[in-house]
Amino acid sequence: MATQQSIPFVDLADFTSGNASLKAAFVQQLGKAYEEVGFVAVKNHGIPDALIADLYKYVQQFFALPSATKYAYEIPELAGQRGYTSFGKEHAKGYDAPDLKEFFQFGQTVEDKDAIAEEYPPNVQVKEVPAFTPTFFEAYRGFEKSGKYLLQAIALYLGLDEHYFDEKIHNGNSILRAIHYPPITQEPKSAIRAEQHEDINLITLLVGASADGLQILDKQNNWVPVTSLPEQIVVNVGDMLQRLTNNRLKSTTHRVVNPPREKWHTSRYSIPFFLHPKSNMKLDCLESCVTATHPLQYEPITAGAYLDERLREIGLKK
Ligand SMILES: O=C(O)CCC(=O)C(=O)O
Ligand SMILES: [Fe+2]
Repeated sequence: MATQQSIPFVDLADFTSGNASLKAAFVQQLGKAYEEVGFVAVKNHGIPDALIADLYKYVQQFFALPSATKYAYEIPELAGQRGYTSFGKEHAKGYDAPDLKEFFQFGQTVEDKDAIAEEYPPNVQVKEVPAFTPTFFEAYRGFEKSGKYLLQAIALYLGLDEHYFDEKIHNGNSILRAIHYPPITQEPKSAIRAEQHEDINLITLLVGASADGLQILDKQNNWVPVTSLPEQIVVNVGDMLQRLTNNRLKSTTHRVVNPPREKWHTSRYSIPFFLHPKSNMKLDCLESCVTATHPLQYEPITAGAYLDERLREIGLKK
């Protein structure tokens, strides 16, 4: 594992290559990175460059629409989980000032007979940008596939069956979120683009985090910029995986800072994929992660109940 970058990096092709020793080495690299840093840059992640370029293109077209058009896609009953959420709605847990962002969320499409389909509201179709929905759908499936491999590696690292997570994430409640941080026009009073927080879900896959601004809090309490190369995506541990592993894998605090004044006029876009399991997955700490030196830290809870609690804390759910 090279360390010239601020976060460790891994090559997903090692895991999928069919070569047992490369695969085993990948499992160790990923596991160690998640124990120590909580973030990795992943190369050969399986999401085609052209698809990522298309995603950004349509996302920019959407956010460039007139405000009134975007507001029509904001549906308060859905707690931001589908469609548009306007500027100033979401704040980090424990902070009052809202983040300086607007976003659009795209969720699961159940294509088999799974009764879980009833739990999911339909996605919001953007009429003005017809390619938006098909592109989001394709990217969603791509991130699910890459995320499944990464969770298989994590399962092996934790001594679980390689396919431990497969069924739990099939038709899971994952969210593809497109974020726009608009140009800054006046000295912000207290808010920054995204205040420090930890992600709620199992793992987050982030394309485009290479744009300046994303920082992680290291063990010495220093903010470290995340630098990833264009062909890499950044993948971090969220609170659900931290909880399942009784804090063995780290859900690292991160934030998005405002650019220097000379860049205030620029927008920033990012598109995280928050990989969630089905709501009935139990997040009870794994027995293998509870020891005399690491006593049990959390009560049993399901992923669905945990998500509800967190959406209330960040102002999305009443
Ligand atoms: O914009 C980014 O690069 C990261 C955003 C983020 O951390 C989040 O939405 O949870
Ligand atoms: Fe985040």
